[in-house]
Amino acid sequence: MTDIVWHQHVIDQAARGDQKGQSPVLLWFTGLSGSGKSTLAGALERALFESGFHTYLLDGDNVRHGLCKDLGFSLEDRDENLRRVGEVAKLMVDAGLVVLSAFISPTLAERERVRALFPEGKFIEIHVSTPLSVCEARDPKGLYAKARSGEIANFTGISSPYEQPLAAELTIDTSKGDLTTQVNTLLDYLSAIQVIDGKQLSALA
Ligand SMILES: Nc1ncnc2c1ncn2[C@@H]1O[C@H](COP(=O)(O)OS(=O)(=O)O)[C@@H](OP(=O)(O)O)[C@H]1O
Ligand SMILES: Nc1ncnc2c1ncn2[C@@H]1O[C@H](COP(=O)(O)OP(=O)(O)O)[C@@H](O)[C@H]1O
Repeated sequence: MTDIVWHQHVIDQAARGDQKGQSPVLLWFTGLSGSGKSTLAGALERALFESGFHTYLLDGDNVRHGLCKDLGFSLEDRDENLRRVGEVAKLMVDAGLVVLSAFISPTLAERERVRALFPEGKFIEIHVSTPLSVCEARDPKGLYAKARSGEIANFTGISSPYEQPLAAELTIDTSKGDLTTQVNTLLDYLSAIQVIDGKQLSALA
């Protein structure tokens, strides 16, 4: 490892972002299974994409079909899952994209380790704080029922921990309000911190 020297590319992240009219960032959605991470991240990505921004959504269920298909749900495997995702997301941010990710990412340490890969302001943590009781009542994939009956082990919130974020940039409880309002809250935040130019969103409303 010590014989490997970092190669500085001619075109940097800022130039790639400028070309796309945006400031590249990672929007990290964290929360329980069924909290609404994929729905919120997907709706936000769609709004950004339709306004001409350059985005990519990394989703736990999908990444576990390929890049991380060798990993399960022990705490060690989740750590490795999120380490890989963090590194991939960093490359995508370097490519100038607004990257969205939707992973349970249950521990403070895992999330802080990904945050540490990025300069201040480039990692934005969005806590999807929908209560466990609501997630379990939704149970869209029937996984909570299986976890309660012992058919699935190490299930987050039931038989494996979820550590609440202590200082997320944004917190959204999807059991309150509607999806459009929640997406608008996210868009307003991204405009306020100048990730995007809010004027470009005017076509949406
Ligand atoms: N044991 C256990 N615990 C939690 N989740 C489980 C488990 N087994 C399967 N699933 C399904 O896997 C999805 C979570 O994968 P992630 O990669 O986001 O998890 S983690 O961040 O590595 O903890 C999660 O998807 P979401 O519901 O979209 O969160 C579940 O559908
Ligand atoms: N913003 C929302 N408002 C109301 N219900 C939602 C919202 N987002 C998701 N849901 C409901 O919660 C279920 C789980 O959402 P999903 O996005 O798959 O969660 P996660 O990716 O966190 O597992 C969806 O099937 C939907 O019924």
